[in-house]
Amino acid sequence: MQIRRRPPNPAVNVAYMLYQIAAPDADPQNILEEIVWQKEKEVDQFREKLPLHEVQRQLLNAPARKDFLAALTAVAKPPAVIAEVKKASPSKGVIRADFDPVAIAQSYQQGGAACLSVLTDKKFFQGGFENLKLIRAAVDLPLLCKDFIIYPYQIQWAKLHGADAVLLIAAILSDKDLQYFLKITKKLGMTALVEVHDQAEFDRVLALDGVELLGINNRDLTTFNVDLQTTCELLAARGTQLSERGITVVSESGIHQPEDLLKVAASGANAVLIGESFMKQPDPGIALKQMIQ
Ligand SMILES: O=C(O)c1ccccc1NCC(=O)[C@H](O)[C@H](O)COP(=O)(O)O
Repeated sequence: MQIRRRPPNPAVNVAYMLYQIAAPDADPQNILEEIVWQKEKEVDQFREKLPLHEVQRQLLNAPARKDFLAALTAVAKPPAVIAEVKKASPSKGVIRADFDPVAIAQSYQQGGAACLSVLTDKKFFQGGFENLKLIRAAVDLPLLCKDFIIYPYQIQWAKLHGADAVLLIAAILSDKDLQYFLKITKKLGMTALVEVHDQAEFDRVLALDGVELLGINNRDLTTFNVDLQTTCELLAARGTQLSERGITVVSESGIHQPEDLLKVAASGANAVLIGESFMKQPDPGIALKQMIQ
């Protein structure tokens, strides 16, 4: 875990101080570090707008969350598809200019998605929590808040906006934070999708308690390089341990053709997370249907 942190507000301690802190005038080493530094500022603004105690007060009336993991494992013909509502990305720029998040989510539901992933990062993905809220009101599927979580506050904020699951990225979190955030997520009645990209991260995550859903991102988030072999090689090396522990595996990113889906499923992935290839099609739900038929 080599991402440095740069908290704008020293009063909000970075948990356990296990992170290397970058000097205020340092430049980010890569896009992931840049995203995390921007996220520090964004979370600070959310906290100013709605302090944690107020988020927690509002959550007292929140409805029970949908079971994201159960929806993935209940699919009759695996792999289950998590379809992503993604307008833009740092690697591709704008993917879909005529972006109607609710219409896309409804189309995905009709097309046979097991769950949805909603990008909520504004600056780098042109997403937002307003999209999550609107989609929650419009579809019945379980929703993943796809963001860069670095504080427990964000997990509660995501729940408040309708998320059933959150993404915890091993590349940006210390082991202690991963373990703590997993606990909080479970306590909130939500699912954590814990994401890894290489064997070192994989082994760190396998040493944690309570991991039920593991994502293997085929995209290197520091270089944008995408390779489906990432899933195949990690599952060849560690798949037995995962199945012994009953951990459900999601292969994420770079899946464009039915053959790609079959390839990661044959290597042992139980589910796939797909964004760009659906979002580039005129009707993302029809593209999904064609992918899984
Ligand atoms: O998509 C990016 O360019 C990206 C860059 C930096 C950090 C994260 C990034 N994407 C997040 C994701 O993991 C994907 O949105 C998701 O797995 C879907 O991938 P795809 O099907 O390739 O759109």
